[in-house]
Amino acid sequence: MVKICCIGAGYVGGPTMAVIALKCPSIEVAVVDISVPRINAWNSDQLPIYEPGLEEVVKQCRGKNLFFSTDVEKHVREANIVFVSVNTPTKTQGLGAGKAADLTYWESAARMIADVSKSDKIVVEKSTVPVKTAEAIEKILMHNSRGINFQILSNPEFLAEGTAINDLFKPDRVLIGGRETPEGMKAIKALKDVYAHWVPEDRILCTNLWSAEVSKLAANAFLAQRISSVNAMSALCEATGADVSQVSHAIGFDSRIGPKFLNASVGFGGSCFQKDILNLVYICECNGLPEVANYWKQVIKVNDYQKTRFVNRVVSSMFNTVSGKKIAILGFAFKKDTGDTRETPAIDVCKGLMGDKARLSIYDPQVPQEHIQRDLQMNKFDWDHPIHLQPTSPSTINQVIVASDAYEATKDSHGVCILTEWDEFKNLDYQKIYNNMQKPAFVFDGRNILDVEKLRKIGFIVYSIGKPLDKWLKDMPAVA
Ligand SMILES: NC(=O)C1=CN([C@@H]2O[C@H](COP(=O)(O)OP(=O)(O)OC[C@H]3O[C@@H](n4cnc5c(N)ncnc54)[C@H](O)[C@@H]3O)[C@@H](O)[C@H]2O)C=CC1
Ligand SMILES: O=C(O)[C@H]1O[C@H](OP(=O)(O)OP(=O)(O)OC[C@H]2O[C@@H](n3ccc(=O)[nH]c3=O)[C@H](O)[C@@H]2O)[C@H](O)[C@@H](O)[C@@H]1O
Repeated sequence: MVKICCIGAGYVGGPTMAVIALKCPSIEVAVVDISVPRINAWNSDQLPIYEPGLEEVVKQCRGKNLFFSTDVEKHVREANIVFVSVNTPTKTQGLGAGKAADLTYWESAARMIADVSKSDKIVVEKSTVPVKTAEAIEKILMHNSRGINFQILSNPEFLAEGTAINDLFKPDRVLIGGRETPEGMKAIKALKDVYAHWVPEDRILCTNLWSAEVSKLAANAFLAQRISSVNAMSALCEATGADVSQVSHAIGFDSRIGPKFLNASVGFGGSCFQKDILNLVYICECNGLPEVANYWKQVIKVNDYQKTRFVNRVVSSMFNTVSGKKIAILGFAFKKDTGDTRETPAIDVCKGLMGDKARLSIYDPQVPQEHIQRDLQMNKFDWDHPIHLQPTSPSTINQVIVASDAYEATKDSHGVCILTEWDEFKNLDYQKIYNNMQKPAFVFDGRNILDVEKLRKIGFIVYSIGKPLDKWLKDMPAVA
């Protein structure tokens, strides 16, 4: 019987292994983690992450061929295939701080695998890692292997949060990179056989190790670049009277460009786009490719610009000050259908408004109060100037309250910012919201989900990203 163990029960390890267990009843899958609360949650009715469809999948196989455990060593020892899906955040200290991936967790997982293994294993890189990580991992494993044969594969994950289960059920492709040796090919085949339980063979792509590692960073860089491109266009649209949605629609009709991933927004967030591009930038710099590094760095700079531009627009529209004004923030997660707030643009927007002394009333259907408070109190790590941390003074947190619904959040407010595109925000009773707000009442739609004309008829002054400005906003000072 094939036994799989996955180290890291996070946003990737949990859903990915649950789907493997569901689709491969003959394989025993153990997901292990050093975090006791996380494993307890996986074994409870309150899963540690919110992901549509995940609960149903977990309930079908948990206790049958899917197990969550903190006994990391036992399950690693027993497995034939060990996935490593630990976090690989941006380094905040030392060499490469602010850009390079921090491989501390990966290295400790690799050392542990080497220490406890008693039989041959395939070790699969599931985490997103810098190119050539497999070589470093091989060195760690071989150094301590006591004659055990380890084959390293790169099998990066392409799921997106909020649609993870669907992405795993029907992946555009599964990518497996391995050594081009007979043993390497055998390992590739073994992993391919797992995915072949439900993924059509022509969607399982096999490459060499380095191509697989680079492809993951390249895919995220290309995706993020599309958003920065459309967001850059949104600024031009506002300046000229063009409508960015019409522009996206028009260019997306070109089959070479395609219609997906062209929604202008307050900026992209999530744990990976920024981290992976910074990682790519660092790798390019280390390989003597400053022009390539600078090209990709610009994707993040435009993203930062877009968040700043949004804050400036809010402040300048409201008579150039939000001091003491109540601003309702609808949505804090980095996108809809997830409770994840890692690198959410809402953090930067809220901190920007708090910097101008606004009072914030925040509502998100999936983000608990303590996470919002934690995120807003945390120092922001400035990737561009890694030695200068931007502290949030403890007093600023008194400017924030967390509301239990959108109506409570918006009551008596001067302005409303939509920062996450949750479906429920599309269908709120905006007349009721308007009636309960201070006047003039402003809406700043950072996700372009609202019917602007309808809101203007109610009486709101509305700003939508990349859309023609109404007269009020045109008359206000220009924003940089
Ligand atoms: N979140 C996402 O949507 C995607 C993430 N990725 C990549 O997958 C990797 C994991 O990401 P997430 O699942 O979001 O991270 P996460 O932070 O949710 O989960 C990582 C887990 O690994 C555990 N861990 C760390 N070191 C460990 C060790 N030595 N032994 C056992 N457990 C250990 C942590 O306790 C944590 O629960 C990252 O490299 C990320 O870039 C790739 C595709 C999508
Ligand atoms: O490596 C990863 O972690 C993952 O990163 C992204 O997935 P994710 O960050 O979960 O979510 P996305 O749907 O890509 O959205 C990222 C951010 O971009 C924003 N976005 C997305 C699309 C768009 O058109 N406009 C836009 O502003 C979203 O609101 C969100 O803040 C990729 O889409 C996944 O393929 C990849 O596996």
